Amino acid sequence: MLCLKAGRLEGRFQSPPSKPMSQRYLLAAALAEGETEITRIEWSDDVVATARAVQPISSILIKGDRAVVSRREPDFYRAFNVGESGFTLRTAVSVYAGIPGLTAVYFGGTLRGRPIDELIEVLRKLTEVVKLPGAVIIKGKELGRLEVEIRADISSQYISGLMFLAAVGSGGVIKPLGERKSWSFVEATAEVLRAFRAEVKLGEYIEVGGRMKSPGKLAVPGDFSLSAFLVVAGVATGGEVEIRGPLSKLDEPLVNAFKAMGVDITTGEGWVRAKGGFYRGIDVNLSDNPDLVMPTALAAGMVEEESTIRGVETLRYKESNRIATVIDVLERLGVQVRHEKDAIYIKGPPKRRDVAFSSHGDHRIGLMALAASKIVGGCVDDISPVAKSWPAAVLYFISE
Ligand SMILES: O=C(O)C1=C[C@@H](OP(=O)(O)O)[C@@H](O)[C@H](O)C1
Ligand SMILES: C=C(OP(=O)(O)O)C(=O)O
Repeated sequence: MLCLKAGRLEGRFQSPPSKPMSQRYLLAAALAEGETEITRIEWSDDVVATARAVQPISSILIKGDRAVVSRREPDFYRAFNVGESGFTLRTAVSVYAGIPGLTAVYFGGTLRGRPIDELIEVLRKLTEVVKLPGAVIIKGKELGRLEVEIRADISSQYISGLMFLAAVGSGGVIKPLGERKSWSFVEATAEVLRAFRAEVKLGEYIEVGGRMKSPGKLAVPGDFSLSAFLVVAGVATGGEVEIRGPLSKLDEPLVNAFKAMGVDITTGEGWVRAKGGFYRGIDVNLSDNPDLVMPTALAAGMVEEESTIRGVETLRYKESNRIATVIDVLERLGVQVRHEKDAIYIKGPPKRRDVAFSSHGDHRIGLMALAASKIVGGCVDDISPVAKSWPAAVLYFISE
């Protein structure tokens, strides 16, 4: 159990590097022709999971926060554990379907209860795939041009996985079915594939063409979906916070949400500065950006005016059922909160002090609970899940 006293949080902090961008760069670098140097990587559990997943097809030289990655002759037998990384599981099972050889992908923890079956069903039309408890076994082969359809309303990582699979082989067309969720992550995959010289068109269909070629050097941007918890704790306690590290496109809507709440927030080349307070409620749809719900919800909990966060449906498929666990953190704060249909309604401010929080085994809920503890004083039962994305976070909160 980690306990924090309520008090002002302020100062300059280094943002963790973006987990989704680190993972995409590692995967693309392992599949592309030529050598790629990736800088500003943090070796969180999920990023290490991606490194393990690409090791059987690439050589990776690690020097601190840098990785030099190049494609090599794939091993025929490849087996690795992706731990709890949804991105790594869903992209690895897809990509290895298109590379001749046998692959065992192990997974564990919270990932055992998260969706994968719809993707496996699609891959089974292409090659032999067996799902066991905690493992998927894939017989990979040359697939030719890909033509598949996949549900878009469960996890965008199904689509990202198939986009990488198309880029490994002779390209192809993916038809997303139903409502498109977490679409900013499909766009991020398209952006990375394009950086690796693949052609990608996003429209009614997704078209992927061309083989991947390394762009040479890439620097990972910051992850404001994570470092924003320092901003929420800082602004809510009257502090001024500066986050160092370039803002990823994925996280821009969060800066806009904070602005709409009345925060004095400015961004520049490689930094975000915030001060003031959360003064106004907001009505925002985060269906394209589910990872931004947690910091937005905590910020909304500071405001007397009611806020509405829409598009939260797929949050139930994450490391915890985040509809329930976000509500749990807010209720423990004494904030009024309710969930109806696809939206969470939040009306602050917090009414309780010295609160016992739970991370519910989920890194983003653990971070939300750490920030909440700094604001009202409190304890988090188990902070170990934060190692999934941002192991250093806890040090920033305790060193204040
Ligand atoms: O592709 C990615 O890197 C991610 C996609 C999103 O998941 P879903 O597409 O499953 O919603 C997001 O929540 C996750 O943290 C990272
Ligand atoms: C859901 C997450 O990641 P993944 O799906 O890759 O496990 C997350 O980081 O919140």
